[in-house]
Amino acid sequence: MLQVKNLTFAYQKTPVLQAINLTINPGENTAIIGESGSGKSTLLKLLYGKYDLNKGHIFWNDTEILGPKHNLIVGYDFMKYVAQEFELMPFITVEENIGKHLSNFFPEEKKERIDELLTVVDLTAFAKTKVKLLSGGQKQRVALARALAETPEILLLDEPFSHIDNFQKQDLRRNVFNYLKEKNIACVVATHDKEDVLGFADQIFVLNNESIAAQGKPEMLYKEPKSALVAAFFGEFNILNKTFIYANQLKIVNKSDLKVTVKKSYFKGSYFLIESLLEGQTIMFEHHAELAKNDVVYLEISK
Ligand SMILES: Nc1ncnc2c1ncn2[C@@H]1O[C@H](COP(=O)(O)OP(=O)(O)OP(=O)(O)O)[C@@H](O)[C@H]1O
Repeated sequence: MLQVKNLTFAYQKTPVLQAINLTINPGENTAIIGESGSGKSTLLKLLYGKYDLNKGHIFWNDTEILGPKHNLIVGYDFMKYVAQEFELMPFITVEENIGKHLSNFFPEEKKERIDELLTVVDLTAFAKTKVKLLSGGQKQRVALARALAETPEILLLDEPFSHIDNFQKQDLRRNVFNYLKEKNIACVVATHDKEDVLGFADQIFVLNNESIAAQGKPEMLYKEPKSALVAAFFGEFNILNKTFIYANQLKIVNKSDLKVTVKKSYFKGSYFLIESLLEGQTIMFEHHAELAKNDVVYLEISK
């Protein structure tokens, strides 16, 4: 179990995180979300022991995670960290990178392990390719596989799928997160992307103003976002009667008190996002068809 107690940290004079407390159980998938600059990457680096805390403690079971003041070499065997910049060895192949820290004592087991991980990240065809010849997304896959090679107990992932194109992202995400669950590997994922969270995270921590502004299961935060920051993470929203209402929770009816005038329709694939005005306030809602500018329609909230 990872336990963070009263963690406080500043870069020189810039405070980034104040009195953070959190607990992550073995095998649990935890998402850290928050605006750019809210300290997500910094928190992951602190969990990894990259910097010394100003105050507080971090424990993985009975081992205290300590920073460079106490450790010559950053990091612990039970924990792996995949940074935004992947720090791979460019002049050796994909399989050599993945197997870099695996023992050569049992070459067959080593090969099987590498093959298994190549399958998880769908890079089997590139096993013998030198890393310097890969695209950004392919390098990100190698970094993920390398972090999994020694089966850590906890994996720290900073925007793990940011370089992967949408075409391949869905599959890779499912493969990696299912693999982590199968092996009971806990993970902490810093992300901007709700797709990394919904359907995968067991819990979410929202960072804002140097602290944890909200925490809970994805369903709970989605259904009852207590702030615009949380609502915005999940999608387009409106504030009606001081309540956050997602664009997909408004539907057109014959008559209601919510009479809006259409301004613009945006094609979104399976629906249109409609921008409209309600007495000067912009209201966003979803509709199956395009609506014409200046159409007047009535809306109802359907949660
Ligand atoms: N090495 C550093 N030295 C000084 N300040 C830093 C350093 N790294 C980050 N910061 C500052 O700390 C704050 C938090 O940065 P951090 O990268 O942790 O945010 P983030 O939430 O991960 O952002 P993003 O989503 O854009 O990656 C920012 O104000 C940033 O400018």
